[in-house]
Amino acid sequence: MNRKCTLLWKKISMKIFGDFAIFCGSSRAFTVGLNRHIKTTVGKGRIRTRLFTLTFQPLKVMSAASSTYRPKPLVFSGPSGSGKSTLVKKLMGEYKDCFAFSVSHTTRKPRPGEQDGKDYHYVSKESMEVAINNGEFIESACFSGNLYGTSKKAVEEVAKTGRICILDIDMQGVKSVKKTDLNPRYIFIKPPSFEILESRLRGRGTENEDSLNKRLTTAKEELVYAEQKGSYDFIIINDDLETAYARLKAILNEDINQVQSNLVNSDS
Ligand SMILES: Nc1ncnc2c1ncn2[C@@H]1O[C@H](COP(=O)(O)OP(=O)(O)OP(=O)(O)O)[C@@H](O)[C@H]1O
Repeated sequence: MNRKCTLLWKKISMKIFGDFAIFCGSSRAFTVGLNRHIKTTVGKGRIRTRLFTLTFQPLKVMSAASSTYRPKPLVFSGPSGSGKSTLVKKLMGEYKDCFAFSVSHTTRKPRPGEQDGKDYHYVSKESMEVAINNGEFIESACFSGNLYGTSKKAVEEVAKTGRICILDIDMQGVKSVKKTDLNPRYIFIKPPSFEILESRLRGRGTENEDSLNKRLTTAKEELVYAEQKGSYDFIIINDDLETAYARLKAILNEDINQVQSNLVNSDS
């Protein structure tokens, strides 16, 4: 959900993107992490109190130049169980201001507690099919009769905030993205061996025998694709987690510095 409002107390305009808000006043825009509660209660006049009394993150200030800066999105792919979520979680935990997920679209109904525009954009099958045919989606797929997909607009919304948009997608998604003008960095997370992949998937305890076998079969195809020249920009072998994470950070070092250099502490 994107909302715009004007804060009367300082005549600052604000736009909210999911959990993120941009405040625009004279030459600077303030970026603030919003928690869900505040997001739902934000409104004219109330934000000021909320800002200082509730759980807002420390303010960062984005320079005017950063509003035009568009960092490259980051595509993570790799077999189920290779450790994509584990690595991405670590990355987003350490660099909270630098990365964000885009909000996907789905034709499935919202589950209790899910919010439109935050968990997904919930849309009808008809409208999503039209949008896909119009080329508005970077990638889409059908699971259990429901469409899921990432729109170009959703990725752009993240880029506009100056953060790096993270896409965690499968091999088919990677192939789809390659047909667009998104121009992301492609990172493949590779398990140290097939046996270790299987044991990690079993250890995670999320799969039954049938879904485990499907994932392992797909993993073979994904590993073959990853070996083909030009499929990915980087391949990270996720053997020891800390080593894999260090490699990931080294790959992203320049991007992170660039994003951070556009964030100036509000005290300065
Ligand atoms: N380097 C590692 N060493 C040991 N265990 C790991 C390592 N990396 C991840 N794991 C474990 O392996 C399991 C699978 O990892 P994770 O869920 O991150 O994989 P994934 O690629 O995101 O899978 P999916 O695509 O199914 O979401 C998890 O239980 C995780 O804790």
